[in-house]
Amino acid sequence: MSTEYAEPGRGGTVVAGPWTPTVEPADTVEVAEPAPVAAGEVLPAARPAPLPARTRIADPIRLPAWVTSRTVARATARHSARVAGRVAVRSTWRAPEAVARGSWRAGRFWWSWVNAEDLAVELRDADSGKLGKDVFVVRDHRKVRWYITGSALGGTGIAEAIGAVMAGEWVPALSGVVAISAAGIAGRRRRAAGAPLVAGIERETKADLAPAHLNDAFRAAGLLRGADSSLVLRAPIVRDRLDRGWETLIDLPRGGGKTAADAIGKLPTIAAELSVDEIQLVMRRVRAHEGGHGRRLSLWIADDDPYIGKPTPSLLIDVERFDFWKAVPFGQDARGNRIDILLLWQSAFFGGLPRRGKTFSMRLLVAAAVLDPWTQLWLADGKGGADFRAVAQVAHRYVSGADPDDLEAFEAMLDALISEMSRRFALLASLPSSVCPEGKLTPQIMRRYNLPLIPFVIDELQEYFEAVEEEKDRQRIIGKLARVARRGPAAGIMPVYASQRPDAKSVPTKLREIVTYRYSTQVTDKTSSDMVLGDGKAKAGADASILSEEHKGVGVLVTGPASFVTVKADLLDNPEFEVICQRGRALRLAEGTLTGQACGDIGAAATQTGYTIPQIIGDVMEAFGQRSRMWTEDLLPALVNIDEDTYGEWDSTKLAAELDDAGVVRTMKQVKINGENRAGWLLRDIEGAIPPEVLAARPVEGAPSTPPAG
Ligand SMILES: Nc1ncnc2c1ncn2[C@@H]1O[C@H](COP(=O)(O)OP(=O)(O)OP(=O)(O)O)[C@@H](O)[C@H]1O
Repeated sequence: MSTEYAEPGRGGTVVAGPWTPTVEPADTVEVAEPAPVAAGEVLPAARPAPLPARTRIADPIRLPAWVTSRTVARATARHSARVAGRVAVRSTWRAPEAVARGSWRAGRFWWSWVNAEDLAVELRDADSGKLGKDVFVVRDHRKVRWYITGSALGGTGIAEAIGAVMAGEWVPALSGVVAISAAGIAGRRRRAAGAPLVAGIERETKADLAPAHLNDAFRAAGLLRGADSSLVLRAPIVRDRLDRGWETLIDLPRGGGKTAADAIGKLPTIAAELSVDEIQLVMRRVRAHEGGHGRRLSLWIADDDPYIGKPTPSLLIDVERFDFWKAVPFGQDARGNRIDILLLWQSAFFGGLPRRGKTFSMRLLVAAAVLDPWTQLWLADGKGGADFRAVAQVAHRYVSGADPDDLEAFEAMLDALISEMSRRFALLASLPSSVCPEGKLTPQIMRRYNLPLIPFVIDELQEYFEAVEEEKDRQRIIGKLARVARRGPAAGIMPVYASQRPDAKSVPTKLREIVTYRYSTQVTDKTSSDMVLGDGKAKAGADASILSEEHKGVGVLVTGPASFVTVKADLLDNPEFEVICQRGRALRLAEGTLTGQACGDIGAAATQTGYTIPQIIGDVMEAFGQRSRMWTEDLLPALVNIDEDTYGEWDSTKLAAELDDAGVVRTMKQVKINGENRAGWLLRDIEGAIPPEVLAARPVEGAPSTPPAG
């Protein structure tokens, strides 16, 4: 790349260098060390990638990118082949035209020469326009030129004949080809200066990214004023470390009144002008501590969509035990940097359109919590689908569905959590400062006083908001959720909420603004994106509406007031999550930290003791929950809620027949609840069909092995 770039017909000049380091002193060799991480986009836990060594100023020779990069070489070859192909096809009709045009031009030239028109023009009297006595001079010249023409033709003819006889017939053939080619060249259409060889074949950005392209794109986006204002390159445009795109560092020109934030706001226009998708362009502001200022930007332009491709399997799949006090491996950004989320002292909100991977992404945090026996999971799944069913074997509290009963259980859970939060604050306040110096939970206090971390997870939150009929009830629930989000983290209670519908009703602003991490998978427009990520975020570049349907498991993660990153989350499917939950249960049993509803999980106890109990028995036990008796009219809808596909069509007769087949001996057909006798079932009859070893394997609720210290 030259030190000064100017291309005719494009206007403007990019002053390409000198490659001033973004950190003083000026004679340091490296450009921007550490690499330019931006405001606008900051990676929560990953280290920013350093600029490749090739961008160093002392680098004396820089080979063209197509020599060092296979991608660029391939794209250049592809482009050249397309151009050559088009030229070849076009030549079939353009070549004869050009030869005819060239012959006509040559003929006209010869005719004017042989008539000595050039001389005639020179000798003609300026006033009368007549040649006068000079006509004889002109005639003499014409005669001589005719002789020259004749001799040339004759000489050429003889030479061709001799050549044909002595060397072969290819001599006149070759002469003919040369003559035709010369006519073709003379008759070719003339291109305007700077026009491409073949119009319509655009050079891929992958093949070439010149300073002028950036200049044009920024000018089209209104960031450069006038033809002579231009960007200043602070690092050359080079291929990145992994040969996945181009990177550079630029300054907007002084005096233009435009800032790096303005440029980030124009990202879609710049991307379009560079002929790439918005998702392929990563622009970050370089902050002062990285050697930047308000006009400095780092740019990365990916060759292809960096978020499409095989998902990375979650690292949690192979982890035996996880420490939830540490950051959870979550996914990776466009450039392959790992992104981890430290949920401690934080809260999170997940939003986005259905089927884009919101639940799966959120479940990575849950899986990490499951693998730490010193976390106590409180979870509500508004849809009650299969995604979280496995969590029943480890969760302290688990509400599945949003029917009236579930809604009641959900609010009871919320109240219990708020009581627990208050209890924790009272306890922490009562501890001497030598034990609790910051008034916050520590791993030591957690174990000593039996205060496990509590991830409070709600998936499909909108289901609960829709299930409540009165607005005042909705507001009451929102108030409680906001209270947990505001105060919970300091007591080790970390709320993680998810909603499918990004509207004000499903994502109450009051709640969203308190939550620290916000993650959005694809949404329809910028307004919806802001609804999940926060007001003004789309304008600042954090825009989930630029994602497409193909971006499964990809979302924009806002980690603070001025920081965000687009992440492709790791994949953890349902069977893997099930295995993790089994592991989590075993860990809690070994540690004596299995508490709450998980203690009664009969399916998990059966797996543990090597039995397989019929599904209907497990599901009826789950439907019974803490009850000792149930009317059939309540039991049937509860079963439908657990698994609509299996129990949707069942009636009391079918239920009785299936339980009979599963070995249940019904000692009473009528059961009394609140003084009223109706057809129903007793828990002890159901338990009668379960092997005693399985029943014995159920841990006793609330019996931690580490008793609270006096
Ligand atoms: N990280 C990922 N990588 C690749 N594919 C994924 C990823 N996460 C999820 N998916 C795919 O996307 C599908 C939908 O995921 P998920 O159920 O989490 O969507 P959702 O947004 O929560 O939808 P809903 O709101 O309807 O529950 C999954 O079945 C899975 O196949």
